[in-house]
Amino acid sequence: MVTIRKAKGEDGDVGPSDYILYKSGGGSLKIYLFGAHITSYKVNGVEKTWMSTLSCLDGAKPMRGGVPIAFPQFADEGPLALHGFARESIWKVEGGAGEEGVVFVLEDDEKTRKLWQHSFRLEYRVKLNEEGDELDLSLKVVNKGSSPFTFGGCLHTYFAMDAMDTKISGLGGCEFIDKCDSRSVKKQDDEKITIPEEAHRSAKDAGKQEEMGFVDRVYLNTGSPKEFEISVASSGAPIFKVLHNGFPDTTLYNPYTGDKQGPGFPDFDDEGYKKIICLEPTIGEANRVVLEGGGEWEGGQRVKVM
Ligand SMILES: O=P(O)(O)OC[C@H]1O[C@H](O)[C@H](O)[C@@H](O)[C@@H]1O
Repeated sequence: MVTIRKAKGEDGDVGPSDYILYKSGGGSLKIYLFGAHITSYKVNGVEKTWMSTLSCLDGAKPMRGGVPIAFPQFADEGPLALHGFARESIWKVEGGAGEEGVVFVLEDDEKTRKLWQHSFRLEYRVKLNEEGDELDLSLKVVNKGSSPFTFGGCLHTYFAMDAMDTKISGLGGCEFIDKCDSRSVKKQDDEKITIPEEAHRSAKDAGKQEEMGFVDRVYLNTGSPKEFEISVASSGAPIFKVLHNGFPDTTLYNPYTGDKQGPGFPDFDDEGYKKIICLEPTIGEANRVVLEGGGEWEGGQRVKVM
């Protein structure tokens, strides 16, 4: 295992901050201190996460793609900017990539206290296995104060694949909030689902043309630990095995043709929806965590590349 810290701009990099290159076996990661944001995960040279070529990279806005961290708010479920401030904050790095992986830390400061008046410490551990084909992400939230606080969030992983020929299993039987149909609560009957079919279903339910569908759903109480499989629909070949821990809910997100529907997605590549699925361990509105003073909460996502 090797980690190298590079300064902002080093080697011609155009990203928003210093960054860490982390290698183990055939795996390599690029992680910016801005947001503790993973922007690349390669296994044997093949990219497993997706970044929009139109992403803002100068730190003025969050980056589009990779693994953004939403904290202390999930999406627009609160008074803060979308997904909270963690993905736009500069984190610190503690230690190198030993057994524990690389640990990124974010603590409250004057800037965060103006937005959210609580004293906290986030520890985000990023770890590759020896072969480099398994990525383990773990987020610890510590309440450093003496009174309780409440938080939501997610790890907003953008997985790279042919999303139009992909099946996702593990969500059958769960209830979900359909954000593309006025947040109606529905039940997922099928065990294996595809993006086009689900986008069309949401559009139809919302009285829209099928091509205008989105998949933006928070599956409720999906359980912990919870395993998902992402596989090629046409051949059945597995692509990723994903394990969620600690997070109560799971978001499934693909803007489908919506990334071409106007000003909402200026930083999303045209037809980028064909290349991504976001499967996100989530703390949604109904399951927000109340953390007592001095308390700790931990949750994560483990991704095995098949
Ligand atoms: O556009 P962003 O702020 O990065 O958020 C991207 C998406 O994140 C989550 O998946 C939410 O469920 C969506 O409602 C949101 O659109």
